[in-house]
Amino acid sequence: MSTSGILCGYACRLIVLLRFIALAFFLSWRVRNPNRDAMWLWGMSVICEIWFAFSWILDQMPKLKPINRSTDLEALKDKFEMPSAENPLGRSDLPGVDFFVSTADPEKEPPLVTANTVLSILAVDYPVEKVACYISDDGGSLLTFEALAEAASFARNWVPFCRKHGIEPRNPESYFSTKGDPTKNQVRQDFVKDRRRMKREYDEYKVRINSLPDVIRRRSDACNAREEIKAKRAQMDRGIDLFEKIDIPKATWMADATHWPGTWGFPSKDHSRGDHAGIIQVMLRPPSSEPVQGGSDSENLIDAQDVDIRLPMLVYVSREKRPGYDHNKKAGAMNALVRASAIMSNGPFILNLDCDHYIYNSLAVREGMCFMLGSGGENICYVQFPQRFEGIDPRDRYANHNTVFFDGNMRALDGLQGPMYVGTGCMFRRVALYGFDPPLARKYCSWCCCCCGDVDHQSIANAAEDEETEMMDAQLLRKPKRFGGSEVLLESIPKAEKEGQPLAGQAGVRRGRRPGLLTADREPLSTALVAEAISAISCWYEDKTEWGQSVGWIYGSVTEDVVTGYRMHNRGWHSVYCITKRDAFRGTAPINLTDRLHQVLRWATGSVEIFFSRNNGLLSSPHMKFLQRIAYLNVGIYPFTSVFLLVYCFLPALSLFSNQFIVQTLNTVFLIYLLVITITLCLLAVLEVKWSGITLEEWWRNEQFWLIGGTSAHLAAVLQGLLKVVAGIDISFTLTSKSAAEDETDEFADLYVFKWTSLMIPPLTIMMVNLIAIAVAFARTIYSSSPEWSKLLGGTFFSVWVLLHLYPFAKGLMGRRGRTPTIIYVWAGLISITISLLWVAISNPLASLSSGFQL
Ligand SMILES: O=c1ccn([C@@H]2O[C@H](COP(=O)(O)OP(=O)(O)O[C@H]3O[C@H](CO)[C@@H](O)[C@H](O)[C@H]3O)[C@@H](O)[C@H]2O)c(=O)[nH]1
Ligand SMILES: [Mn+2]
Repeated sequence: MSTSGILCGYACRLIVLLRFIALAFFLSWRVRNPNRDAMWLWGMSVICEIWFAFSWILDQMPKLKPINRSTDLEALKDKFEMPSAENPLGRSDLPGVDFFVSTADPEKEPPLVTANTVLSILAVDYPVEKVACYISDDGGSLLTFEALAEAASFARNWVPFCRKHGIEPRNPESYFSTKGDPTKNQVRQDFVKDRRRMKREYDEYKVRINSLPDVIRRRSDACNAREEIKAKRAQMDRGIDLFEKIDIPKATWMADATHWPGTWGFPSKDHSRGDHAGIIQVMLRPPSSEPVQGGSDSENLIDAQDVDIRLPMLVYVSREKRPGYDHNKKAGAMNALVRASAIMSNGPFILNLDCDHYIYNSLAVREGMCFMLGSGGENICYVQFPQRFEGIDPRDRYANHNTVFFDGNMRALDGLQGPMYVGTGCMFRRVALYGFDPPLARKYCSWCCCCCGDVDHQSIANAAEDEETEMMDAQLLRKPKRFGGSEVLLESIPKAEKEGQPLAGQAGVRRGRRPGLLTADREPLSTALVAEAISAISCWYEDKTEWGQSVGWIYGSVTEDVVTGYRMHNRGWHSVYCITKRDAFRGTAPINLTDRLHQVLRWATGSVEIFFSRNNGLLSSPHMKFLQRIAYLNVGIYPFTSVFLLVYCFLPALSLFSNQFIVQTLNTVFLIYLLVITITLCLLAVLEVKWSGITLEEWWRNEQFWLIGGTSAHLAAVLQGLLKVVAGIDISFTLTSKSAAEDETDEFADLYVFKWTSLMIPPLTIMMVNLIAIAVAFARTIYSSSPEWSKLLGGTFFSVWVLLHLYPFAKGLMGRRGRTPTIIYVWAGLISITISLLWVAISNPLASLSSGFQL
């Protein structure tokens, strides 16, 4: 931990305390001094302020114990890869990692993107025999399958190339489009030649993948026509009328002239989305345990004579889907992979990536492993890496980077029990996913058993070695059907537990794995095992088991990720936030306003669901730390702030219209309180910015989007959630499809795509009402016989404050720059001001009457 971390921690606490005191004083003063002229205005603002104070505290409390982490990659290298007595060959003693990639829809998630993600995994800098890559294709489409097959064959050149020249990143698309000098840090003479050849090969591969839809369609048409002719011939031979219609179901054909069992281009029974067989295809067999050197460049694309050319195991999985079964979306897909991988490779660690996220730093996995295998590692359920995004407009208009969340909140949680699981870029301990308790909690449990029972203490000490395995066996035995019917799966569980333990003999490791345990050869993959895996991905496998309830990814939430992480923390597991110097993973995010709002809506809906479920932070177990509990409570509560936010955004306008203010008079006490509140707010923002390393601009974007999202998406989520809970009505605000704008000339074309959604109504109304209010108040003050400029200034200030937050929203509404001439906006402004003036002029007698009253 660095000094600055500690200092910041204390400074943070100090400022939080200051602001807390200021808030308390402010509120009590506000309550003691009601505005008797406009009680409604006063009451509304006080209620809002109380709620804001409460939600502010919820948000800040988890930030009180910040820490800074660092990893020691060199130490890990020494520990696990040097020749030793137990490991004379210097074979890797690292545990296996199973990589999961999820893809669902080739329309929205282009197969090329998925294929390149897979390439970045195949080339990861980790002992190759310890890596297995599983792709879950929820679309079951031949398109994805063949794109992956292309990737597997392209990998034969790509992976040696990456290893030979230390390429970063190892996603070819990203590598070849990186700006800057590719020869930087390259020392080998043949780099330029290799790169040129590789680039050419990559372009060809890309063209092959891009032509796949066409190729598959033409191939299938030809095969189907041939089948039809065959059938007609057979008909003729049997002497049946040639013109009688024969019905041959159209099929999708693979290159080897067999039917594709997954979904077909022409959906039919047994071959459509939500109705098809389970498929497992081993695309790359598990590699040998010893390195294999490549050949010279006379026989290969590049000279790989001193490079290990082995490739990790690669498996394509498409789980079985049938009508009448709930497939539980991503969570269901992940659970199918957990089972299939347990049977086929059983890596003690699982790293999951969405198909649009790829490995940007091929050493990051090792860094994560440092935590898992260091002392105390046995209590870590997952290592979450921050989500970083590409292709977002440089000004990050809609706060898509989410830096305040990823560099502030998540890092703060790291000082408590650990960051939340955010769905991608996360390395799990397999047994934590299986729903077991961490050794910490198990120890505690056995300790209290000893105290109650009359047990010989010596024998307990002797039995310490087997104690934990027995605990696990006991947990397994208690609920035999917990994991479903696969024996192989059951047997794999204790093995995964054992292999995931830290190395024995390190300081602080009570019971670890014996050095050299993991240097043995992997068992070969048999067809029987693949068959077992296929039965484990069938749709009935989970019937009457605890998959999705307490085992694996948890079902029944739109944000399954938060819930899955919550359940682990609730058992007492710890998690770790691993921010690597070079981004570990990178992905894409929706960048136009509409898609962004819908994303936020989904997260907020998930949060409301969590609030009304048993995963609410209030109901957590005693294993959950207090501040962690507050953080999870906050996750469930934040959308409700939107209600008060909405009121608060209208208040300045209402006060301008009514010529009243939230306080009776703008006296010194009120202004001083306001000043203190504002200054502490600024200080806290600056401190947060300093501590988390984000820029002030990013912080401000985040504030802006917090208001935009708060008054639109969060509000919709709360309504949706309340309707569901109170009235049982299930409505959905989500948009059906996403039409990507094709625009070659502009990198950020998607940013300007404008699709109307009802979510935009509240912020739009706020904007209009505040604008009109300013105009009205301004006109009234000008025409008034005794103008009250201070009141106008006060009201206008708050109104402008609201409007400033909405600026990105207004920009988003306008769509692309330059398409709508600016004069239109000038006219619109002119007209609305004139109308307001007119309105004031008409109602002027009334206004002068009321101001006359006040005097
Ligand atoms: O039936 C499904 C639906 C989705 N997915 C996959 O799940 C991932 C995420 O789904 P998506 O609908 O694209 O959600 P996003 O908004 O892009 O994802 C964010 O939010 C999700 C829910 O909080 C998290 O699970 C993700 O990791 C996080 O990146 C993608 O890889 C999909 O291929 C499936 O495998 N099967
Ligand atoms: Mn995504």
